[in-house]
Amino acid sequence: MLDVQNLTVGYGQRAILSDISFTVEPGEVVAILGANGVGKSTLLRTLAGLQPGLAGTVALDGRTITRTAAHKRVALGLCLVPEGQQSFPAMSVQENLWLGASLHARGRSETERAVEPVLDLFPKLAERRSQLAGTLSGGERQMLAIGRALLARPTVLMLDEPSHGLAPIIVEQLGERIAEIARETSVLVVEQNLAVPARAATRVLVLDEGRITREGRPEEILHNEDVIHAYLGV
Ligand SMILES: Nc1ncnc2c1ncn2[C@@H]1O[C@H](COP(=O)(O)OP(=O)(O)OP(=O)(O)O)[C@@H](O)[C@H]1O
Repeated sequence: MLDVQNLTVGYGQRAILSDISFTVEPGEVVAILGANGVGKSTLLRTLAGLQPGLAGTVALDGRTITRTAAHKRVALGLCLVPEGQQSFPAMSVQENLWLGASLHARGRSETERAVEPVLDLFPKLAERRSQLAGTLSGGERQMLAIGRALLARPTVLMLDEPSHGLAPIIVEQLGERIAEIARETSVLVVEQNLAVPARAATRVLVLDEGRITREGRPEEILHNEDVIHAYLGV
C-alpha cells in the first residue's frame, strides 16, 4: 500500500532523516515515535509531497509517487492531517465537512449524505454541527480535521501528533476512533504520546538520530522502559 524505501529527508542539503524504509499495509495503524525535533513532521510533510525528499522512493498502491505533486497525492489517496487541527474557523462544523466532501460528492443531498459516516464516527461533531469551528475545543477541532481528511476517502491517512495539547481522556478516545478508522483506511501516525499507539497501533517504529532504530508490535516497544527512556526521553 504505502511503501517507503531508503528515504532521506531534510532541508537544503542537511539531512534530518536518512535511509528510512517501512511499509504501511491495508488495515494497519503504523505509529512512528520519536522525541521532539527528531524529524517526524518533516517525514510526513515529505510523504505528502509538501517538500522534496533528498533521496529514496515513495510508492502508493504500487505506483511511484516520489515526484508527484502534493494535490495529486491526495487524489491518489494519501492524505495528511497536519499538527494544529486546521479547519475554517468562521465556518460551522457541517460547512467544514461539506467542503471536505466536495472532492467526491456532487450536489447538496449527496454532500450531506457523504458526511453522515463522519458524524457517526464522531458523535461530538454531530452534536455541534451548527457551531463555528473556531469555537470548538482542541479535541473537537482535532476530530473535525480528521473527519475532513476522511471525506477525501484516503487509502492511507497520515496524522501528525493528533494528541498534541489534548487532555488524557480525549487522547484515549482519539486512539479508539483511530482504531475504528483503520477498519477501512490504513493510518500512519507520528506521536510522542504513547497513549495513541497503545490504543490503536498494529506496529510501532522508533525514530532516533535520523534513523529507525526499533520496530515491533506495540507490546514489544511501548512496555519496554529502556526503549521509552532512551528514545523518547519520557
Ligand atoms: N523549514 C525548515 N527549515 C530548516 N530546518 C527545519 C525546518 N523545519 C524543521 N526544521 C528542523 O528539522 C528538524 C526536525 O523538525 P520536525 O519538525 O520534523 O521534528 P518533529 O520530530 O516533528 O518535532 P516535534 O515533535 O517537536 O514536533 C528540527 O531540527 C527542526 O529545527
